[in-house]
Amino acid sequence: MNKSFAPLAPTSDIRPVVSRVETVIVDLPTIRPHKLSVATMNGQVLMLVRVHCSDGIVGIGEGTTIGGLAYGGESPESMKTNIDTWFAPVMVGQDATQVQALMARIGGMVRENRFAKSAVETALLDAQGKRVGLPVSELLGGRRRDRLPVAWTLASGDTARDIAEAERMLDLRRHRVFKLKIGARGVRDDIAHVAAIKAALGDRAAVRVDVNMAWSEGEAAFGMAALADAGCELVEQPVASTAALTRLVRRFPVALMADESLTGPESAFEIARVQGADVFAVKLEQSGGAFNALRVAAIAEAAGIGLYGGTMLEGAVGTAISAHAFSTFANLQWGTELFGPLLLTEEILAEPLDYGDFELTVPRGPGLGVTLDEDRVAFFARDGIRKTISLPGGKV
Ligand SMILES: O=C(O)C[C@H]1C=CC(=O)O1
Ligand SMILES: [Mn+2]
Repeated sequence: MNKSFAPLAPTSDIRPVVSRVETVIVDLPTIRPHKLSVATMNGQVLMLVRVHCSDGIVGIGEGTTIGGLAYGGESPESMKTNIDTWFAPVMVGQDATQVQALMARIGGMVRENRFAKSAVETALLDAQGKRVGLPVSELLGGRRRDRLPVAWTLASGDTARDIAEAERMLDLRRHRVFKLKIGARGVRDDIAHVAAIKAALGDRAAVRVDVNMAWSEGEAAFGMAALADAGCELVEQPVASTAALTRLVRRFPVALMADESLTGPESAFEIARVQGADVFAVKLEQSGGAFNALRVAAIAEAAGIGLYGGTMLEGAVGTAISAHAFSTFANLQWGTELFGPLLLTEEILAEPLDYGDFELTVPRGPGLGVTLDEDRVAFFARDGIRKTISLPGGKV
């Protein structure tokens, strides 16, 4: 028999299994207060998960929220408790190489908890990528781009400070698309704030707003018309309900983007069915992980809805998995806002993510392509070294 047709002998019948799941909460300060209509953030809390496998490979994942429970039903602390108590027993002893099958098994035991699922799925994908020597983007179908445009959020709460910050970002060639957080003040004050920033930046930058559901439908109708006049190109989630979004969309010469209304493929399908948005802000955690984010993107593409790569203000690990997923989208018409690590004062990677020329480079190494700086993680862990050397008054 021709040797080349002989079946390959399996190198081993034993597949690696999940041997241990470990979680840690990490507290990191932000470079300035980040003011949203739902919360003001002075720091970010990361829930890091490590999935240890029997072949010695360890995958990392991250769960993050905005303002604790201000944005949704999960907090970093609830993710840690739920992963430790409910996810880990379902995962230990299971084949670590079949990520979708293991996520389906978890889904059979854990009904909700999209953010925690996203963190765990990230760690499994990171481990599998390291195992087979491929970036996660290739496990998700293959990247179509190596670099992603990155918007920056202006949310200091002060118009002059926001303009100065935008000018600095333009000078640094880090960002030229700015998302303004509005909705905490009256509509007219917000419009004046947006108009002043757009007037100062002119054609050098694009200006968009995120209302985080703060407006009534009447306020949104008034606000969207005025924002269009001010030169704003996109309004994100001005109102809470999909029904109201559907009544507002395409009435004004400004794009309407769904964010909070999008909680995975089912809601994506419903918004697409009623044509309730021009653009989807796809977020991995909101979607329940990278595979679900890809499903949301497929629904958008089929419905002619534009795509934007959103963030839950994740740190470096959550940002890396999002970058891998967004790099595979057929269309990414509105770019991304994957600036989360840049909002934090501290680096927790051995080598930082590469931002430059208005874009983020999708890591190329196996798995997520990032390595934690374990000493810094230990230092900033909630019960970590920093606590033991705190000076009176809480200052390090
Ligand atoms: O979009 C959100 O609602 C949350 C987040 C994303 C960027 C930012 O500044 O806040
Ligand atoms: Mn938003």
